Amino acid sequence: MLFHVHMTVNIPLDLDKIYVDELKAREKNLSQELQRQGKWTHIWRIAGKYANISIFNVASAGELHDLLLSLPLFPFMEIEVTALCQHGSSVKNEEEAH
Ligand SMILES: O=C(O)C[C@H]1C=CC(=O)O1
Repeated sequence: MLFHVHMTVNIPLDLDKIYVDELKAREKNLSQELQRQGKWTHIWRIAGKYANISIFNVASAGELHDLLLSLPLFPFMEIEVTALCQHGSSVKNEEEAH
């Protein structure tokens, strides 16, 4: 299943910088591991914001939920999820669309 995920990060300014840097490093490692596994298929920075638009390709909404909750920055994120399905006018087949 494909999901469009909009993540906005809001880290309180008074958090310890070393702790925040460690969270960001752990977040990057996990994000890149999930990208290598083919579960986090796209990630784009939203220009001018500490936010991203991502596409996830996972087995279920439950898997996506667990994965998002496991992100080190999850406590500081606002997340909007939109489930996607094949558009009837798409010239790509379902496999190519991923
Ligand atoms: O930077 C972000 O948009 C938040 C988060 C998502 C991946 C990552 O490395 O950090």
